[in-house]
Amino acid sequence: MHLHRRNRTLRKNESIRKMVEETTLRTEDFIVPMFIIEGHRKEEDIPSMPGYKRYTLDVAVEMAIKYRNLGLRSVLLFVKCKNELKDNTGAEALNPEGLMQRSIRAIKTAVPDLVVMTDVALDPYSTYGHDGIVADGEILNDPTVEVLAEMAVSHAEAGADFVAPSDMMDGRVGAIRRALEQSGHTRTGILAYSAKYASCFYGPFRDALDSAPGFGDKKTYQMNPANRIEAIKEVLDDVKEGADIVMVKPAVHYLDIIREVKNQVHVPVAAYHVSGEYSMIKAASEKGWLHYQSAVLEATLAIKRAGADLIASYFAPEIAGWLQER
Ligand SMILES: NCC(=O)CCC(=O)O
Ligand SMILES: [Mg+2]
Repeated sequence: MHLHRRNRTLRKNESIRKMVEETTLRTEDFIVPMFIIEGHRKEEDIPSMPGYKRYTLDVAVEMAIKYRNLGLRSVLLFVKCKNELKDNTGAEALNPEGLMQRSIRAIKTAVPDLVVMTDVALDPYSTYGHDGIVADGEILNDPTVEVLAEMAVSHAEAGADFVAPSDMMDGRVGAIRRALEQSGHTRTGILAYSAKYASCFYGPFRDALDSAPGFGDKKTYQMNPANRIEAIKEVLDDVKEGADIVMVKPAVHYLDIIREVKNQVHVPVAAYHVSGEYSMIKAASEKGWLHYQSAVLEATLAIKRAGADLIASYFAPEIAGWLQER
């Protein structure tokens, strides 16, 4: 054989493989989603998300300190709103003493250098489980955007570093940016869920927050999984409206979208490795069908290789632990 080069040379042993490795996971890449509930000193299992928990705020603060000590830099907060506080307009979302606002203050006080990001959407607060105000079975865009902008200001007021609108209403990034500017919150950033697909892989998350849509589905605002070009349109709109970071969601089933977005924008790209994607690996590993750590690392590496600068992941605390051991 007359080969110009033997490609296997670069795979010969672990040292050379490490030297030419193109993608590496860093603890700093991760955003840790946190589910916070009312009450004292409680942790609740989420049956469809084995190993992941909901915490009362006192415990969540301790977890946030643990995450920071593991080298993690950021958390993304979700709260479980009590049923009796839910309505159609998300009034509780604006309560300065609401669970989200108290959580932001408590975590920023305990761990000031942890970047606190907050979910901005109505679904956890909505009697209908939808991301917007409902009228005659429709999810209204413009009235919802007004509430989302107020919600973002309320989170900024409480000390959020980034607000993260996850609702997919049109024009909300621009409205939030304007509202933040007008209220003097010029240092609060926006992580926009720009290309969020109407995915079945959010199922376990909806169990976690009890936020499944009460009627219909979310296809009139979240994107059709069949579409790619539309994702670029959504992302470019959000960048123009002032998004500091854009996000693609889910992640592993949308690696092509992550890459395409990465090639199109000059802002950091995040991807959300969502609950269903987490639970698939958990379940298969529990059955002994996949090697847990290998599956987690390969899936996560794929998300980064596809182009994600940041990864929201339920695996983040475990991965941070493994990286620390290395
Ligand atoms: N806004 C958050 C979701 O819609 C779902 C996330 C997940 O499934 O992990
Ligand atoms: Mg949009």
